[in-house]
Amino acid sequence: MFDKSTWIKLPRNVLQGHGVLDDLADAVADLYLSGDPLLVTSPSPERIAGDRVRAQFDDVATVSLDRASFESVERVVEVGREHDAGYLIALGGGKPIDVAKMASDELNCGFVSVPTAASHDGIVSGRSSIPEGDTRHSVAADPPLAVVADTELLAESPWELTTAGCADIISNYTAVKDWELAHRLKNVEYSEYAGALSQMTAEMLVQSADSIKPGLEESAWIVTKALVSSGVAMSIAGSSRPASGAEHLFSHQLDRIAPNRALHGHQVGVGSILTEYFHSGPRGEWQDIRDALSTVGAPTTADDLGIDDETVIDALTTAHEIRDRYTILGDGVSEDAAIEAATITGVI
Ligand SMILES: NC(=O)C1=CN([C@@H]2O[C@H](COP(=O)(O)OP(=O)(O)OC[C@H]3O[C@@H](n4cnc5c(N)ncnc54)[C@H](O)[C@@H]3O)[C@@H](O)[C@H]2O)C=CC1
Ligand SMILES: O=C(CO)COP(=O)(O)O
Ligand SMILES: [Zn+2]
Repeated sequence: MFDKSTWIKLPRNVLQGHGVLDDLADAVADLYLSGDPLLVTSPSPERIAGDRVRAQFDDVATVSLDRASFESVERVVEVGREHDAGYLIALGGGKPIDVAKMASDELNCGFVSVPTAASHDGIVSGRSSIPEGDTRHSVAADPPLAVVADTELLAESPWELTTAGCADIISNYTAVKDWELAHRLKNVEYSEYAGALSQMTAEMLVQSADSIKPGLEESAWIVTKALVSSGVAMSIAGSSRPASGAEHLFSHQLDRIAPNRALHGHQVGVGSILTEYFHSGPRGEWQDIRDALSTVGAPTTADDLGIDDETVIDALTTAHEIRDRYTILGDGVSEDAAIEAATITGVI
């Protein structure tokens, strides 16, 4: 008997372009949702675009959070129940979007993703990434029903948020390598489509790297397209595997050891240089990753991240412990090997 089956969840409406934030209500109307929205955001995005969102709806409650955590998810669920929210609108960077994604699952309602920064590929994905204690959960959740990515707004965000988004995409190179490795060594399920889409997304971004410059709305356009495409790859895979390998473990570990020092995308970019070195050795492709990051203006060293060398080595040698995901780090990298990799690649 043929016993394969799959269920791929994707957004129904993806709006991207100049000024589309003002089309949010139309995008929502097109989804035939009922009830009033609850706006889930964080302080800066609230200040920048909260009023523009609220102006489009008759009755909208707002909850503003400063952390992605299970407590934040519970708070949104509570406020959502109090206001009998029909759906959620997630406005901001990766954190409010991840929180709204999980809360909407618990509330059994949909959510709409309105990124204010092109800083991460969770804009569209069907995963929430939430830290808890010594570990990090990549929780399955439905992807947004719609995405409204206003390139005018995104282009006005601090430039480092856009370079973080570029680096999150460039890190797909090593994420896919780790996924293939886990498939070969551990029989982890692998999707050729999702792997190829993720890799192609990174290649296309790198090919356009010369057009990614501060002050150009075109840059926000290129990066957002890549973030959407990478999120779709995760939805096809039903896992964050196409976009998250050992370089993400390294970043998640940095978040634990040295919280709030650098952006997610920047950390995974530097992680990708290091893990590419482990994949292909001193004469391997780590230099291509470093050059791609450097062309878009993303950090390539511990110094650029504002993180000291010891912390980088600590994160690299313990990254394999953070979650059960087989990668090139195997059952751990020794301190000597970590120092050698970080020194040869110029990370420290
Ligand atoms: N679920 C998924 O598939 C994915 C989840 N993530 C998660 O997303 C998070 C990283 O996303 P980030 O956006 O870096 O985090 P974030 O939401 O903390 O945003 C970074 C900073 O930028 C500020 N910001 C956002 N838009 C702004 C604007 N227009 N102007 C000025 N400041 C603005 C925020 O207030 C915050 O201080 C991590 O928790 C990461 O694990 C990242 C990739 C994929
Ligand atoms: O950041 C991500 C992809 O870019 C999500 O990955 P995680 O599952 O590792 O949180
Ligand atoms: Zn990421």
